[in-house]
Amino acid sequence: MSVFDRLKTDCASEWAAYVDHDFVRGMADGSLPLDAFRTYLKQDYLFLIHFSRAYALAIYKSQTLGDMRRGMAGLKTILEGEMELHVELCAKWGIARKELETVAEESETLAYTRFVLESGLRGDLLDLQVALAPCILGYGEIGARHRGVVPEGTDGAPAYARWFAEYASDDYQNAARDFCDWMDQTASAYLTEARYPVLRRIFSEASRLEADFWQMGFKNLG
Ligand SMILES: Cc1ncc(C[n+]2csc(CCO)c2C)c(N)n1
Repeated sequence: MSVFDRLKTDCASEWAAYVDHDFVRGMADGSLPLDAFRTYLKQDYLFLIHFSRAYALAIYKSQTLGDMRRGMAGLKTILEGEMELHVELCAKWGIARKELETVAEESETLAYTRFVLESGLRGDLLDLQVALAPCILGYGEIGARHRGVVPEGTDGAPAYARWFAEYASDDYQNAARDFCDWMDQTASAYLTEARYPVLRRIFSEASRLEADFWQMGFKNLG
């Protein structure tokens, strides 16, 4: 069993609240108000900036050159790939890159990103990977589950379909699998039963903060 499967099984309710959140269901059936998605996407741009810092921290926390290279590849994927999806979708609604970078940070964004960074600063590479796992592997599950199912006809449907397609893509699914293998490899070097409860706590908190991040999208809806 992978470390991810074990953590997911032990945090089943937090995991379900995250991956089956109303926000995700709303994207899947097209009923999510577009303003909720815009709020999410703008905050997610800030999230990705801090997530890049977390990957940079993974390089710093690496004990091997192989780990450093994997960290660098993850950092490159975010800075050069995923952030461009946001810029592309936001450009369609007249939100410029500069505006994305100057958006005021919501407390949910602040809480989640700084929690991930703190988990890595306090701990080792495994703690950091476990804090990153709900993000990377949760979006992989969501993408795979809702591949090509958004019905047409609502304002947000094209953006939601594009969003799911990104995370359902072979590239993304392979990257998620690689991350899972990387975490298993680190666990085989560093995981002991004595430290497992701490890792479970990190995974559980990060999953809860992911659900809060979806919920944030519903704030300030008119
Ligand atoms: C709140 C939130 N959680 C997860 C992701 C997904 N994500 C962020 S970085 C990364 C790995 C490199 O692509 C992935 C998949 C997101 N965008 N926003």
